[in-house]
Amino acid sequence: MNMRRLRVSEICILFFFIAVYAFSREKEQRFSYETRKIAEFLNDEFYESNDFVDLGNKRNKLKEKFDENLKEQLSDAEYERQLLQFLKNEEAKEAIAEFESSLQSDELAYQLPNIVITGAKKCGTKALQRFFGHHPQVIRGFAESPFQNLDDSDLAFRNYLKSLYRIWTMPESKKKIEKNRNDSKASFFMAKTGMSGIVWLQSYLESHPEILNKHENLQNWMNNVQCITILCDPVHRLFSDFKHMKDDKAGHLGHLNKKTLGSNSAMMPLADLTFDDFVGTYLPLLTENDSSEKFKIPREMTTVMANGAFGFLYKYYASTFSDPKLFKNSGLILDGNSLKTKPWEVMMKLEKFLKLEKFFDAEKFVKREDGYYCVRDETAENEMDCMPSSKGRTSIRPETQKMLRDFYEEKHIFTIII
Ligand SMILES: Nc1ncnc2c1ncn2[C@@H]1O[C@H](COP(=O)(O)OS(=O)(=O)O)[C@@H](OP(=O)(O)O)[C@H]1O
Repeated sequence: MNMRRLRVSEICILFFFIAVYAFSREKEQRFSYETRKIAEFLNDEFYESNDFVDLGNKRNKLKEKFDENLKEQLSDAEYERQLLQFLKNEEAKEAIAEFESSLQSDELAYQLPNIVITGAKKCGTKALQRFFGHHPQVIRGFAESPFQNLDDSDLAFRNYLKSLYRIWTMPESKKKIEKNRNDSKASFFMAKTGMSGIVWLQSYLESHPEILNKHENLQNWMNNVQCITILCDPVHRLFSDFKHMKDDKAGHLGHLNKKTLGSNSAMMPLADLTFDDFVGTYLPLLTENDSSEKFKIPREMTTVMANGAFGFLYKYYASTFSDPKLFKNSGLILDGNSLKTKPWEVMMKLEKFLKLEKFFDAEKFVKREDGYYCVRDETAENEMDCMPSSKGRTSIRPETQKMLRDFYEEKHIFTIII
């Protein structure tokens, strides 16, 4: 009896908390809907205040050093951008302070990647990096290693070296490097850095011959680095990016990036849109002849859509390289769809292209319930190395598909297959 009464009271308490939670969620949702309506955004009333979400203690502290007067002088979107840039610079300075001694003493601190996964975003770059990292000769990054375009180019270069050094010196990496040394085999260093980052890196090195002269391993870097691009259907790519941005914002409110700056962030309108509404609202503005309409779209959103215009980007990057060899003759384009259906073929192609010893075959992959493959690795504690499950797809309306296909075809997505 006692037991039963206890259960009833526990259930009552539980219901109370659920009711409080549901009420607060509803309030939150009503608030965000009212403040983020696209109509307001298009009338330019969107950027009213700057109620940032929690930036995390460290960043909140750094934010105190930022010039608050700029808030009055700049539009909210521009203020957000400048604040973000400021925070990135400050964080880089802090991180580099610890890295200075390694720069003095360890040649590995000047190791740039010989294999760079340059994109395309949302086409399976993480799976490619993770799977290919099982090759015994490959020392791989465990996340993105962005080359951040900071205010000071020396700081940007050191910050990049620092993020790579962290990867190369992880216990797993050190073990592999050591083993390859003992077996007289070369190690290949692989990182995931966007093409724009590689362009900045190249131009930095070109303007600093003294660094190249001092470090032998950097001298031939530009001639030897291999830029690996994996492409996929741009419509599904955009859908994946869209889904990711919405989740990102909801999932990591403490993690500051362009997408999580709060209810007035340039990306915030996405929070209340379905994919079809997103495309229906912004794509016509982007393709509008009247360029004043285009300026109403936040830069970040334009980038999301442009990221799938592969041919357009390819031409742009190729034209920015002073030595196109880095990009044109030293790279490989892979198929993102094959990575999903026959990952071993992609791995074998890459392995052959890079002239590494043979390692991959179909036996190394196991199909998971959701259709994606995992890598079998008997040497690891966890025998199966899998990517996290996909968040699934919802269907895209045929009109939306058509609008996007017309857009991407016009931007020459399919002209770059070499
Ligand atoms: N195992 C496996 N094999 C092949 N492809 C896979 C695998 N796992 C994930 N994916 C696909 O990768 C998509 C995410 O792409 P990226 O890793 O390039 O995203 S990111 O740019 O780094 O955020 C991801 O997109 P979503 O399905 O939208 O999550 C998948 O389409």
